[in-house]
Amino acid sequence: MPLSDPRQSSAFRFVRADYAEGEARLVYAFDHGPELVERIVFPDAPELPLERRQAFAQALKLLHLIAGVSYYKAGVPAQILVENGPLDATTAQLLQALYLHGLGEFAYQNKLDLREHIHFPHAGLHEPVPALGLPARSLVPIGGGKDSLVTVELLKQAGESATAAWVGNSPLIAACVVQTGLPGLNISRQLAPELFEYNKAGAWNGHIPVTAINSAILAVAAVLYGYDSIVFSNERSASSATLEYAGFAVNHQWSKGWEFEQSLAAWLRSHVAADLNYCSLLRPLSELAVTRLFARESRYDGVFSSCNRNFRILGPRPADRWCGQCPKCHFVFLALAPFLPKPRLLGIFGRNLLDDESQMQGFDALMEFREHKPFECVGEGRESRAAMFALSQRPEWREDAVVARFVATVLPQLERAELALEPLLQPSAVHGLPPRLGAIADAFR
Ligand SMILES: CC(=O)N[C@H]1[C@@H](OP(=O)(O)OP(=O)(O)OC[C@H]2O[C@@H](n3ccc(=O)[nH]c3=O)[C@H](O)[C@@H]2O)O[C@H](CO)[C@@H](O)[C@@H]1O[C@H](C)C(=O)N[C@@H](C)C(=O)N[C@@H](CCC(=O)O)C(=O)O
Ligand SMILES: Nc1ncnc2c1ncn2[C@@H]1O[C@H](COP(=O)(O)OP(=O)(O)OP(=O)(O)O)[C@@H](O)[C@H]1O
Repeated sequence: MPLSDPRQSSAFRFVRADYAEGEARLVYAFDHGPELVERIVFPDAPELPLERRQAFAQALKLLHLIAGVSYYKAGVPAQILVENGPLDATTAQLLQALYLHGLGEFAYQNKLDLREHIHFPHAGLHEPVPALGLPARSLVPIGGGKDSLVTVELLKQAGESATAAWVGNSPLIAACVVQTGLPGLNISRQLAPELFEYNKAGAWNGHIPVTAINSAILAVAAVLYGYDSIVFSNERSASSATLEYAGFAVNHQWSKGWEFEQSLAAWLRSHVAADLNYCSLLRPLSELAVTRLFARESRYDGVFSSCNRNFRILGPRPADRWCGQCPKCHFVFLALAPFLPKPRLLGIFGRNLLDDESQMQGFDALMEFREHKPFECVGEGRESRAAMFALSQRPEWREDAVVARFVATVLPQLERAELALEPLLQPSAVHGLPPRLGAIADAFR
């Protein structure tokens, strides 16, 4: 029977979440339509110690509420029903912000005003939970790109006990994990197949805050396997909006930003375990400061990729690790170029993107020249302008087509004082790291 259009539904229902033998089942529905079941498998799951069961139930509940964003967005109905228990005010607030801002790009692209739609009902307050004595070790999420590999190397140097964790079945991420030399934890995730049927039938579709989903999956894993820290690699630049629209900041990377990190970290401490840390080791750093650190280590050159086309669940993946056409490829090439010898960079990408005239528009968008910053995980416009300016001063780069055109056309319109690399490489003091890991960030300064 064909599925009915979720855009015609009046309510989105969080039906239930259960867990048995390493598999979490997250169940949703539109009105009285079919149950949409997302499955998440935690390999070799241990028996849960009694004292962690309440914490696990809380983390699972949050995962259910956060992962619902993939399905909710297909219909955006006027009513949200949480059938497995009322939410307290703090939880509702966290979700309200996540659905509104995490779906900001989706709303902008589809010309929807979600402020009229998103309302998580709540009743009462939550009593803060105690510490659980979780083991002092870190789960490090790996995305296949440069950022998490920088984190891995910093943690290794600091002697931190760490496990490289990843969600999904990307062979590219698996290869990076092997290269880290850390123990690995691969969590599988299967979206409800009906979502793809809805998409084919023309449901609302667009970007979702996937880092929030991965974060909630890792919070469940931390309680299950026993880790006191979840250490993401979200940089300072992720908090900057992509564009402003109708008085609303639209940020493609909202759930990588500082605001979300702070609210999820506080929620986990008050609702799951007072000694569970959710943080980002690279928060004090700009994208350029991260690429400078990445350049120090060449062991990942032959395995990593930041090109998101590799990470599709459906649809074609590029034949090469770097498609060479997308904003991520453009940005990572440009941001690494000031810090890597040119032959090493060309070896990683297999080509010179800055000597290809057909790529100019892509680099213009990164520099916010006649375009807005792309909806992708790229650094701030000022970082791209500073990197391009630095290259224009170097004999090995300045003749390349995109750089030469920057000098002729873009540079005359820029304020030179704002093009220095050095100020952008300075770390900030802002981070949410626990004392054990804070020393690593202190050494950035
Ligand atoms: C890999 C990728 O970039 N995918 C985005 C793309 O989706 P596409 O249709 O090309 O391929 P699939 O990823 O296979 O998705 C198929 C459909 O499934 C939906 N979906 C997927 C995962 C999920 O968790 N929930 C879902 O609902 C998806 O919407 C497709 O309809 O375009 C989509 C529409 O704009 C994006 O939603 C896909 O983004 C993925 C969810 C994804 O993993 N993207 C990350 C690479 C990403 O964008 N990371 C951001 C972090 C943003 C944040 O705030 O967390 C970044 O690095 O900046
Ligand atoms: N499939 C995944 N499983 C677990 N964590 C992930 C996954 N994809 C991304 N992440 C994590 O989410 C955060 C944001 O991802 P992001 O793509 O910015 O990082 P990256 O892949 O390490 O680097 P790059 O910016 O070069 O792509 C990082 O901490 C990354 O490790």
